[in-house]
Amino acid sequence: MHPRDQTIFALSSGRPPSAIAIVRVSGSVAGEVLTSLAGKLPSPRQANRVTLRDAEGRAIDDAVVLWFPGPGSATGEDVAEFHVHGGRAVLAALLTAVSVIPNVRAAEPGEFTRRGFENGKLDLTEAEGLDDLIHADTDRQRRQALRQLQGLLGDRARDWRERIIEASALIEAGIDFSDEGDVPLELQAPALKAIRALHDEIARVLAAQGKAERLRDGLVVAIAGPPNVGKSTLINQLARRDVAIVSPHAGTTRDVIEVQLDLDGYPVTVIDTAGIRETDDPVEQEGVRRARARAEEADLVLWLSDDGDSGDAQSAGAAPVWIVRNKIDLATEDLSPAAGKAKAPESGSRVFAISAQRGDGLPDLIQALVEFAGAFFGASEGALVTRARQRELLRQTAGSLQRSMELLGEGEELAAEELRAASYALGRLLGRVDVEDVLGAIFQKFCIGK
Ligand SMILES: Nc1nc2c(ncn2[C@@H]2O[C@H](COP(=O)(O)OP(=O)(O)OP(=O)(O)O)[C@@H](O)[C@H]2O)c(=O)[nH]1
Ligand SMILES: [K+]
Ligand SMILES: [Mg+2]
Repeated sequence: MHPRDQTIFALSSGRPPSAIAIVRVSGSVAGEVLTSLAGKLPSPRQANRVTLRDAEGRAIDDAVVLWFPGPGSATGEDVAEFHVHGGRAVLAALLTAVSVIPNVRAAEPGEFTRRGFENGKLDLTEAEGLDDLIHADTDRQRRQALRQLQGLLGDRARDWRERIIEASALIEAGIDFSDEGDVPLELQAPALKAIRALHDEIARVLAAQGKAERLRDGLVVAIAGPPNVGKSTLINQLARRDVAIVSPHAGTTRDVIEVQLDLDGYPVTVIDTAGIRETDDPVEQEGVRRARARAEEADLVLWLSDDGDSGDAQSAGAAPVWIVRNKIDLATEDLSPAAGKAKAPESGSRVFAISAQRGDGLPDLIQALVEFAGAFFGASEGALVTRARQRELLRQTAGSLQRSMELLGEGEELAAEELRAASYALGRLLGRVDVEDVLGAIFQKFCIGK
């Protein structure tokens, strides 16, 4: 039997031990699996309490089972669900009992979703949304993923595709109408109007993006500066726990330390680095090298100092650098930026005065980070495009539509060809015309059991 036709099973819930674990089975043998373990096939879509037994009749667990006959299931195939106690031995016994049944095998990562996709239960953008939803850490990531899962982009793409086909039909009609291949102007005009409207809509979706794709990965903020200025003290404050060692000894931090923060729903990775200075210590030199490299990749650098001097603030990257004057609790003069003591930085930069130890000025700094994140991710609240793959295909679609408008006056066949290319790109967006290896690459990144 082809692997694609085999029945698959997997643990679909989290790592054992847990209170309850869910094992899913999907495929033509799912009903047989359920009957053999539960004794009978329960009524569809209803929770049924049963004692599961192996082939020798030995009890495995007291469980709740569910039966979803295809095609009205998540995968479109027959699906059985076993809700058991989430102990390792329980799961081992259950999975063994399932796997000995002929034509049943363990699922590959993402294989349940892939079957759902292949059976038309969801399009590729929705599958991507599902994957994002499972991996969402913050509320904004969750909302964005849910929009994707609900098919907002997919629905738009299907609508665009239909309208492209209508525009093609208008052009084809014109080609049939004219004997020498020149389509009369009055037949071109409606097609041109339709294509322009489509092109502008897609261009607007592309333009309204900000960095919505980045909402999946998060914003990277590097804390950099000379040794001993309180960089590690600051990351500990932001993380609200002791992630980095703090000491009065200059050169304490050598490795790059990262924490993931949820700042008002925005995913932010904050990085603490080694104090940047000339040193003979080879270990510290390596730390400084890593610190520089990470600061270069960051989206924002917080340049910490404790003497108000921003002169040597450095970042080789394109990221903006904010000057953060630390240890204001030690200062006798007013060092707040409003007092004008700190050097005015270049544009795009800002100046803060804090005491990382006591917490002075931290609320302002955090608020500024939230605002920066909001501007960075752009109007992601309404964003439809969440992946580079989707963006690239929409760009191709818009490009083809643009060329088809340009070609319409010259040769209708060429214009029609560009419309086919546009429709093809949208088909790939939806996963309707994609090649096997692209699908494989996407679904392999899913979890097992999904
Ligand atoms: N008074 C005062 N001391 C601080 C403040 N922030 C940090 N310190 C102290 O400054 C010293 C250095 O702090 P760290 O956080 O280790 O500084 P760092 O920049 O990470 O140092 P390196 O990793 O060695 O580059 C420690 O003794 C901290 O307690 C502050 O706001 N006020
Ligand atoms: K230190
Ligand atoms: Mg440190």
